[in-house]
Amino acid sequence: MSRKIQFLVCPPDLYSVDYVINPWMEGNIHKTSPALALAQWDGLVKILKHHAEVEEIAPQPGLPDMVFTANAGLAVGKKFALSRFLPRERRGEEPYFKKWFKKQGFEICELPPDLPFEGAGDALLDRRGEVLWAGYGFRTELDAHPWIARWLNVEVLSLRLIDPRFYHLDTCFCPLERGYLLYYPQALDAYSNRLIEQRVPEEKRIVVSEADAARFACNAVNIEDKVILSQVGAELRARLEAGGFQVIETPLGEFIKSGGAAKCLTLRITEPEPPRRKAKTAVQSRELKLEGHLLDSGLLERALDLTVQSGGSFQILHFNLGKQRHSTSNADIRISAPSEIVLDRIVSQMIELGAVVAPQDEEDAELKPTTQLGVAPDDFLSTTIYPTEVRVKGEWVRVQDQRMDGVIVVDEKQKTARCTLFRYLQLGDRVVVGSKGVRTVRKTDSREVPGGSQAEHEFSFMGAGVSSERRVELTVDQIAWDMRRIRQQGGRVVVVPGPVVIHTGGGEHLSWLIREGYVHGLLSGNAIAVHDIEQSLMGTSLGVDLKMGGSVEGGHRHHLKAINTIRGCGSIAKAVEQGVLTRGVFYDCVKKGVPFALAGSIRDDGPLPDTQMDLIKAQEEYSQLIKGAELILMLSSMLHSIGVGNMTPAGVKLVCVDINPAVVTKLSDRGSVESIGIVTDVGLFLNLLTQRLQKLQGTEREGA
Ligand SMILES: NC(=[NH2+])NCCC[C@H](N)C(=O)O
Repeated sequence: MSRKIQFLVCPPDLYSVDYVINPWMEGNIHKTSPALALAQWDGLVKILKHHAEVEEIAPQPGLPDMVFTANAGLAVGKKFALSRFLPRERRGEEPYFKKWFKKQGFEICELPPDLPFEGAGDALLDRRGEVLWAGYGFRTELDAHPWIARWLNVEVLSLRLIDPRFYHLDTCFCPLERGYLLYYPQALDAYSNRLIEQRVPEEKRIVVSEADAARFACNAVNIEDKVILSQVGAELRARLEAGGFQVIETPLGEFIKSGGAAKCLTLRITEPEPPRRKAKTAVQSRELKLEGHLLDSGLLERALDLTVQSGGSFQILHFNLGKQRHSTSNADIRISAPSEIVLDRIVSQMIELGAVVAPQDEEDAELKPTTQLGVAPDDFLSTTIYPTEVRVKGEWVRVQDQRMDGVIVVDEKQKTARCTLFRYLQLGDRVVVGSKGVRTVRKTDSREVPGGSQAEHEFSFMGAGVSSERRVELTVDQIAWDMRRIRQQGGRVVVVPGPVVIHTGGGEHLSWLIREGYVHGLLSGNAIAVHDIEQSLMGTSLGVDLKMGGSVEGGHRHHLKAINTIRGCGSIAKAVEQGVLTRGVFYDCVKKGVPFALAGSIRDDGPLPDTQMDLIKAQEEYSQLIKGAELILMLSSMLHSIGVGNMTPAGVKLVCVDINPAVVTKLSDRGSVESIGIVTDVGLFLNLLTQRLQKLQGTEREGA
């Protein structure tokens, strides 16, 4: 033994599984055998005593988990960072451990209340003592990591645990001598795995299988070349031995029933001070303000969920609850993340939800120039559908041409900002990067449509979501009401129909909508136009007779013939002009002067002369036609609808109709109250919609 090594243990006299605070304890209440537990514990301690000194702390009644001394805290040099347990059941251990370490002459560091940290269970020094690997996600809060870094003067590397079975870092991660690391990667998130791979060379990483992880093979005590653990598979044993380690197995099944094994039962109390003393942590925090119907709209819950799901953690600094149903609440939230990149990702999602930074912390948006034509700087901020403002030289500037999946370019001289796509970026364009100096303008009162009578409420869009069968009719009423209003006010409705509209017999209803002035733009592809024209010319759609419902001999030829005919005329409009095309959806578009854009694809037959096969041009044509639209009807056309959704700013009502619920969910899931999904046959939908509009028109005439 080259240096004195000491461990603290606690005899299992009062050990038992009395409650459930981790998945291993489930079904094991009062199922441990005191005699066997004692024998197993003795076995472990005997081995330890061969290689190190062992100190004991007395067990205490009512604290059955005190045997797991790894969770007492973390000792480095003569400093002891005392644990603050997350589970209520273990908090009673804190004073006993505190007293013991004080008596041994340690300086005790205590975390602020409500900041959980579970000691060496979640904080493991690499065996050179240079960095401290710290876990979070279940028992220890990320915000505890910077405290530990400062107190103990170490560099802390934060790792996020994602599998509840491996709730403490020491259940899946064990740094070994000579830079080796024994670990189970699946218990940690992708970001953490990347960090490990950056810090530990591949030849030093000993990856453990799930089977070994479940035997607590990572929960090992490493003393020089000895690796002491409960149980290990033959393959892993061989790998450890190849790395120059001697594996010592000592069964600890009684303790695994409580979710702990060799490492958990010990606490190393002679960790030398780190050689290079520098406190360092990549953990970053920012304060945000959130206002609105935080509780009843579920906004706060969503904000906090997304923080945790993205690998961050939060603290609510202030919360003012609105007292009346109509009054809004506000909250100050501190968001922490293991790195600036993760923090930026979380903050930009929070901004999307409407969070803002406190006025005193406001900064200008960070801009970086484009250095390659059509390519944004690496850390560009990606845009959303929501109205956005960026701070330019101390002033908030509204972003023009809002759309999602773009970037924001700022002109600092003119103090203007606009959304654009990668392909339009010019050299030197100043692009917004990171999440500073950006805010989304969201209605704080968007719990429901404000004001108005109950009758109006019934006609309002009832929030994002997919309608149930029963609600289809009510929803169609709402849409009809809106379409009538938009027509009266001279607004624009754009329809994105798929070929199914024709197959399901919806063509005549769509035609009616066009003729009656309810449609102001039509966006689709080659197929629907061909089907519609085939039907107009020959009464079939893809060779199927819509009246009889059966396929016609040589029917597919009809499809090609329709294409050939229009090609012969030069375009759809010319076919109408020449009297070749005399009815149908596209005939009515031409007659009514309703503009349409057809985007081509690889599988198109023909195509029709009107179909735009240059997709960049097609996207531009689409975006021109949706300008100023108030309502967009997406009718069984997934790809074209997704394309439209990407370029549509918030505030435009989207109605997605499809027989396939997955498509509807995909399209209507824009996190905005303006989108609504309807799962139904699109032909039936159009039929119902025209009926409702006719009824409303009837009322109009009566009233006139
Ligand atoms: N360092 C450890 N992993 N300790 C295991 C602790 C087990 C204990 N039953 C708990 O859930 O807290």
